[in-house]
Amino acid sequence: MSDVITGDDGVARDGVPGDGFIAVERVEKVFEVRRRTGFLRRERHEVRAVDSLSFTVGRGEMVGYIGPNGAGKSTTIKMLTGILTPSAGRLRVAGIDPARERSRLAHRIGVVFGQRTTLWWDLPLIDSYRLAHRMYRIPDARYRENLDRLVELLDLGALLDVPVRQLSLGQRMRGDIAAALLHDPDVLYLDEPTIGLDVVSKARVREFLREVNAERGTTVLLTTHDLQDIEQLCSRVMVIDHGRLVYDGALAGLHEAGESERTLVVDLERELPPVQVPSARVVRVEGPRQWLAFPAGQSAAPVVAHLAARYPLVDLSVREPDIEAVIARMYAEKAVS
Ligand SMILES: Nc1ncnc2c1ncn2[C@@H]1O[C@H](COP(=O)(O)OP(=O)(O)OP(=O)(O)O)[C@@H](O)[C@H]1O
Repeated sequence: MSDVITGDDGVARDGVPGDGFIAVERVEKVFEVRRRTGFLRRERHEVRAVDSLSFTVGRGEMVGYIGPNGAGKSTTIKMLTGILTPSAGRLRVAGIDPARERSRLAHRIGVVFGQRTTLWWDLPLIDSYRLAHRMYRIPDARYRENLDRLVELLDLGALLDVPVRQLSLGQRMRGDIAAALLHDPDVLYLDEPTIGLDVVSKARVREFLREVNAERGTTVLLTTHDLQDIEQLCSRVMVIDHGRLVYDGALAGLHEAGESERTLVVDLERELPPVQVPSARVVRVEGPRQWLAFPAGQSAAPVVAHLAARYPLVDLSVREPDIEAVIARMYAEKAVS
């Protein structure tokens, strides 16, 4: 039996996938590695990178795929592109078995790896696009139209004749994203698309991804360590740890799964002993200001009403839980269970 936690929508996504556009059914990937154990001795052992993984992603969904280092995210993406063959289980992307029909699948997917470029390093940016035009056999009119649109949306006009190696990281990333979308893929895999970018470039890339998803209905699977990417782009998030799915659902539900707390910051008229409120506890006091923690799933209204009726309030505000802390707690719980 699976122990996947599902989100608020109550949809259990750990069972056998239905007609999901991306369907992963009890997939495993085991690597055999040799470890040096002495001068001439080597021992073989197995690394189970992905372990009985099942999920589906519907057409047009934009889903975050997160987990700690070594959790199995890249291995999953590599299997979904056909670079790696699963050791067991079944995979389908747009009805295609990635490992068996890798080149047919290539016409349906786009891939962006934040850590490395798919562009030709020494050539002007436009040359990589011309190569993609031929490689994917994109009809001329479609190519022109897509190129014009991507150049405009990603502000690449002044960069087309610049060799890729001379581009800044943010410019290169925008160039990579355009390259991944020139052939109108149905599915876009993004692996750390905002890594190393400054705040302005991050905002620009996120805005563009939102538009592509909304306008073209592109299905997006986004792997990132930047949780703001997820918060700003994905309504659904899947969390993987030790090759297994440990959470699948709405981002908001993660807080409950991680048993997180919201904080009510209360300003009183004067310094007082810690206030007494049912189902909330004072976690900090600084002069007339007090911090109260209460469960994230609970409404703040009864806490506020209780305070207002009994204490001299000047001001208050609610702070949402820090999602990074929530996820860290989830990982820690899984590690000990
Ligand atoms: N080619 C390989 N040979 C042997 N072991 C591998 C190979 N590729 C990945 N692994 C192992 O499989 C596990 C999962 O790795 P994977 O790269 O999928 O994790 P990840 O979640 O993408 O991590 P990160 O966030 O660090 O990129 C790790 O223990 C890793 O060492």
